[in-house]
This record gives sequence, C-alpha cells and structure tokens, in this order.
Amino acid sequence: MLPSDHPTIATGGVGVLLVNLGTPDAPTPDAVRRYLAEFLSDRRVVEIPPIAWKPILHGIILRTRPAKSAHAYAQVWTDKGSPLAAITAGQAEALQARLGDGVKVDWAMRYGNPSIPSKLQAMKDGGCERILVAPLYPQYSGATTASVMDSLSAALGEMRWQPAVRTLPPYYDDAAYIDALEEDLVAQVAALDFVPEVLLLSYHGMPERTLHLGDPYHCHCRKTSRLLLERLQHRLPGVRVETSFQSRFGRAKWLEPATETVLAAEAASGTRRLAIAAPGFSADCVETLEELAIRGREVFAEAGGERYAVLACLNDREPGMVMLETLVRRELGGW
Ligand SMILES: C=CC1=C(C)c2cc3[nH]c(cc4nc(cc5[nH]c(cc1n2)c(C)c5CCC(=O)O)C(CCC(=O)O)=C4C)c(C)c3C=C
Ligand SMILES: [Fe+2]
Ligand SMILES: [Fe+2]
Repeated sequence: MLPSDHPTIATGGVGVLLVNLGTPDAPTPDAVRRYLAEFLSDRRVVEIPPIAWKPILHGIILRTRPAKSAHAYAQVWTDKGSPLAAITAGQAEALQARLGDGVKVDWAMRYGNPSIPSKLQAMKDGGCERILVAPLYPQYSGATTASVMDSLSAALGEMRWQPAVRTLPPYYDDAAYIDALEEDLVAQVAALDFVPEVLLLSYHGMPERTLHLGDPYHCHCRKTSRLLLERLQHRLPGVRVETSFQSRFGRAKWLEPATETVLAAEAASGTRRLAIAAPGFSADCVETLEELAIRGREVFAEAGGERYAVLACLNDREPGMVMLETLVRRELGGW
C-alpha cells in the first residue's frame, strides 16, 4: 500500500527539447555581460587554459565588449525579445502542432534562459520519461553540439530520477536539411527584385586550430555547401555559389575566407549584386540580422557593391518545419 501522502507522479510521456545557443535577457550592457560571462567561460568555446583566459575575460573582454554587443542587440531586438529566443520558441510551438498531443515539445538555451537543466527537470516533472534533446546545429562543433551534451550530462548528474535521453545527431548532410535549404533559398532568391551574381553561404566561424585538433565543423560546413551547390547550379543557373566564415572573435586565426573579406573582394572585383545566406544558423539572430544585414551591407557597398540581400534562415517557416518534423520523428522511432 502507498502511504496516503505519496505524491501523484506523472509518467509515461515523451518529450522533445529543442536547444539553441542562448542570448541575453535584454539588449543592455549588464544583461549582455551576464550572458557573455557564462558563454565565454565555457571551455568548449574558449580553449585557453583558465589561468591565462580568466584575466583576459574579466579584465578586458567583459569590460569592453558588452556595450558594443548590446548596441548590436538593440538594433535587432523585437517586441518578443531577442530574435533567437523568439524564433526558437516559434519553432517549438510549430513542432508541437505538427507532432500532436502525444509528445511534449519545449525549448531551452545552452547559455542564459531558459536553461537546459530547468527545462529537463520541468519535462520530467511533467511526466516525460523519454526525452529527445535536439541541438539545432546542423554542423557539429565542440563549441556548440558538444557543449549542449556537457550541459545535458551535468543536468542529468543532478537528478535522482532521470529520464531516458536521446540526442539528435548533426544533420549537415541530411537530405531533409538540404531539401529544405534548396527549396527555401530558391524561393527567396526568386522573390528578390534583382538577380544576384553571387550567392554567398556564410557560416559562423571557429578558430582554425579546432580543425587541426579534429573538430569536424569545417568539413561539415564544406559538405553542406557542396551538396547545396549540386542542387543550386540547376535551380539558380548563372548564380555563383561561394562559402565563407563570419563572426571572428579574438586574435587567433579563424577559418577562412572571412565573410567580410569576401564581401569586399567580390565588390572590388566587379560583383554588383550579391545575396547572402547563413545555412548554419537555424534561426535568425544577432549574427545574421546585425552582422550580415547591417555591417555586411556596409562593407559590400563601401567596396562598390550595388544590390545586397540577406536571405532569412529556415526559422519557423514551412520548409524548416518540414525538415525538423522529419528529423525528430525519425529519432523518436520506437518510443
Ligand atoms: C552556429 C554555430 C555557432 C558556432 C560554431 C559558434 C562558435 C563561436 N561563437 C563564439 C563567440 C560568439 N558568438 C556569439 C553569438 C552567436 N553565436 C552563434 C552560433 C555559433 N557560435 C549564435 C546563434 C549566436 C547569436 C546569439 C544571439 O543572441 O543572437 C557571440 C555574441 C555576440 C557578440 O558579442 O558578438 C559571441 C561572443 C566563439 C568564440 C565561437 C567558437 C569558438
Ligand atoms: Fe558564436
Ligand atoms: Fe558577430
């Protein structure tokens, strides 16, 4: 017999937790400082021994960067908050509608709020005994995918009664992803009021050293570009497709070519009409809406470019949601 004060326990449910990088709670220097302090203290992100990195982080970076970054965030902030959080929430809502009531869909951020541990516990408390954790990074990197796994393991380490967990593998070469990008990019290019000479595929950068240490990120990005190129050369004949890496951080050498170098070089060598897309980002964020759409535009124009368009990420629109539903249903198989 159960004691009469035994709590009611919800059981038997299946959950899907979408995870993205994280974003500040507000576009202010204080909120950005809190976010960057957590993000840039992750040894998966900055692989410099803490004894050398901490004085630089706390003595220089967290004193100077928050004001600059807050200005960038302020330019893209929406009435629903940070674009990255608002769009990720939209993806979770749209996926919930597609999967129906048999599965509980929620979302979390690796840094900032809502956190992975808080959402994992809430899903477990809500009866999810099986949870698929889906990092929304098509290309694997230690700084992103592995860091989500670290946070997940640490959260599980604090739980007495753990759910069973599965994780979504990187999907950089998955037909569902390439199909979605092909359909979406072709439609967005067709809707422009100019025909681009170049479509630049810009991925978030990483220190070049990570490639030599065995991180597959660079190879994953290159393979996504190659597979997309195979499709786009038929769908967008005459448009030259190039690849670059954006958002350099710090003094070390990063993956090349750098997006802003390519933008300037293209304009300088005569390209007048250019469209840019960021296939490695599942959702538009400060890196696409500010770095590419505002600063990238200036770089291209200053070097002589005339027409410039930033294509939207897959976000929570139809092609991206078809892809997410396909990937998630596959991973939920047997549950
Ligand atoms: C898509 C994959 C990403 C990789 C790989 C990545 C690596 C990486 N990033 C930094 C430093 C910063 N990134 C910042 C923002 C940011 N990064 C990603 C994704 C990847 N980062 C996203 C989706 C975002 C946007 C977040 C948002 O709130 O909109 C920032 C903050 C912004 C700024 O101050 O410039 C920093 C800093 C490093 C060092 C790194 C690899 C080692
Ligand atoms: Fe980043
Ligand atoms: Fe950036």
